[in-house]
Amino acid sequence: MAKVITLGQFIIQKQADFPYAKGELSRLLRDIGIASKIVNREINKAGLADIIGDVGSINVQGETQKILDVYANEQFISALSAGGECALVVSEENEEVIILNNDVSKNAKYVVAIDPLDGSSNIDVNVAVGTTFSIFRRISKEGEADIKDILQKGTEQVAAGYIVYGSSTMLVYTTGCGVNGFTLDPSIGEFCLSHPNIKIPETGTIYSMNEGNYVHFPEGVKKYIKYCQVEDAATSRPYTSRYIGSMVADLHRNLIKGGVYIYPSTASAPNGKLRLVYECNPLAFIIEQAGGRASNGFERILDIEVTEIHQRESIFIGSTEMVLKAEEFMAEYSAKEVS
Ligand SMILES: O=P(O)(O)OC[C@H]1O[C@](O)(COP(=O)(O)O)[C@@H](O)[C@@H]1O
Ligand SMILES: [Mg+2]
Ligand SMILES: [Mg+2]
Repeated sequence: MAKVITLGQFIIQKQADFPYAKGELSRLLRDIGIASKIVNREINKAGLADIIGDVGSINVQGETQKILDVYANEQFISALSAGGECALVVSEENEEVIILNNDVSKNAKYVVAIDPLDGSSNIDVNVAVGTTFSIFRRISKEGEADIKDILQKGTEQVAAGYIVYGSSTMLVYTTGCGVNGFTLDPSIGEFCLSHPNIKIPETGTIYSMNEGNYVHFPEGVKKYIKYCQVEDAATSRPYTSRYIGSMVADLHRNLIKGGVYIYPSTASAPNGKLRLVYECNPLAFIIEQAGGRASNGFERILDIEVTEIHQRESIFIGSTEMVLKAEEFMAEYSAKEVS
């Protein structure tokens, strides 16, 4: 029987890689693990009357908030607040930054951005959903944290990851030294190392996007879709189209099997739909650390200037060869589109 290594044990082991580490980041990752177990317990019951449905409020994105959106948001914020290692939180569900200035948190070294429940449209229909998190070291040293602490480029992340609540629940994260995956073993209530040192295949045969928006896609994306659908055995085409509609779940599948996920700008979303700070940046950090690539079709996601906490960005993310091919089409056709 393989030796079980829990998330907590793994984090402590890895802490040894950072001679000056005092355990703050380890405890912060622990707090995120705890909140995700509590959220997982409710998601597993998502079918029972008091858990599914809308709360009737609209969030800053203009989206109807689901009961579990709000519940997950509360659980992560309270775990981060109680744990004392986080001084400020940005959440998809909150218009403003949340400054944690209780006695334990106010001088904390880190700030966190979260999408408490990703793929909300799938929560009531028993399809995989996720949570994302992105962690930065504060810029402001003294006193209360400040919004500038979280408006840092993705390259400055010290850790990032996601939890996917699917047939099993997995937590996948990086601290910049590779990507590791942990599966929740409900019988012991622990995340156990199940996917050490994950590497995304250099290429794949899966493309993921909402083709329902096809007519509004940039010409480059339309051409890339046609490229994916051409019959060519030598390049394993036509590729297979897979779209769950939960970015974390689509990305997790592509991380394991190879593939590309694209959410480009559309007529209704000229800057794309997904949010740079708590969706694109953490997932781009994971994918790059696993050997893949992430851009907005032109520029590396992690290099993009962050000016607003809810700014949106187009995203092309996944196996390097597939993202490069899509970028080729974007470069070729975007020039033609503007001329
Ligand atoms: O319904 P669409 O336009 O395809 O968008 C689906 C995308 O939007 C999201 O649901 C946005 O995330 P939230 O559910 O956290 O708002 C992604 O997970 C998903 O990939
Ligand atoms: Mg989301
Ligand atoms: Mg969400």
